[in-house]
Amino acid sequence: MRVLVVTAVAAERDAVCAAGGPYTPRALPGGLALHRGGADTGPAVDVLAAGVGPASAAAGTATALTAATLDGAPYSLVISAGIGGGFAPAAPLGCVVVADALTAADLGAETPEGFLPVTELGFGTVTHRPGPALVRAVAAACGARTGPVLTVSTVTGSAARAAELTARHPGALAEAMEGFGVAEAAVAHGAGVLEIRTVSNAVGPRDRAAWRIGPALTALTGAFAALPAALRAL
Ligand SMILES: O=C(O)c1cccc(C(=O)CC[C@H]2O[C@@H](n3cnc4c(=O)[nH]cnc43)[C@H](O)[C@@H]2O)c1
Repeated sequence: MRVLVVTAVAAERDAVCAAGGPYTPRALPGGLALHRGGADTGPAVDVLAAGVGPASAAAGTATALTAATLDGAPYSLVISAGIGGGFAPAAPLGCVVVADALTAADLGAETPEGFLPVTELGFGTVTHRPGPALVRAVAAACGARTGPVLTVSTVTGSAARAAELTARHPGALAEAMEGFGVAEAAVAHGAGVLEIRTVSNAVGPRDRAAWRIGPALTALTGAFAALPAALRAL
C-alpha cells in the first residue's frame, strides 16, 4: 500500500514526519517538495505540504498523484491531515477527528432563501465519504472521534456563522480548508481518501489568543504514530 499524506503547511508536514521516517525530500513539478518515507515497517507513506485552502490542496495532491502514476507506483490512499477548528463541545481542543464525510461547506450560491450547495443547483458534488471500515479502523487506532469535517475557504469568525454551519451540517465535528480539495483529486485518480484533523481552536468568534497550535501538532504526531498499525490490519 502506498499512502500520500497532504498537509497545508510545513509545520503540519513535519509533525506527521516526526511520527515515523526517515523521510527523503524529492522535488515535484510546480516547486513542490514531497517527503518520501520508507516502507520497511508497513505502508510506504509520503508527505506533502501543498498550501492553504482547497485550490492549493487539490493542485498539489493532483501533482503528486500524477507523478506517482507516471512512476508506475500509484498511491492507493490519500490522507488530508492537519490542524482544524473544532465544533464545541463535541470536538474539544487537542482531540483527534477522523472524517466520515469530507464536505465543501461554502461551494454553492447565496440566495434570498439562504445558501444553496452546488448539488442543489444541478451540478457537482459537495461530499466525499471514506470507506466506513477504514474510518473505524483508523479512528480506533488513533483514539479519534468520527464525524463530518467541513472544508471552507474562509475561517469561521463568528458565533452566527458557526451556528449556520452546524444547522446545515448536524454532527459536524471540525472545520478546515483543504480536505475537500484533496478528496476531489484523490477520487479523480481512483484513490481512497481520509481526513485526520487535530483541534487547535474552537470554531466561532475569532480569538487568535485562544488558538493552541502546538498541542494540536503534537496530537497530529501521535495520531500518525498509531496509523500504520491500522493500515496494516486492513
Ligand atoms: O483568523 C485568523 O487570524 C487566523 C489565525 C490563524 C490561522 C488562521 C488560518 O487561516 C489557519 C488556516 C489553516 O489552519 C487550518 N485551520 C485551523 N483552524 C481552522 C478553523 O477554525 N477553520 C478553518 N481552518 C482552520 C486550515 O486547514 C488551514 O490550513 C486564521
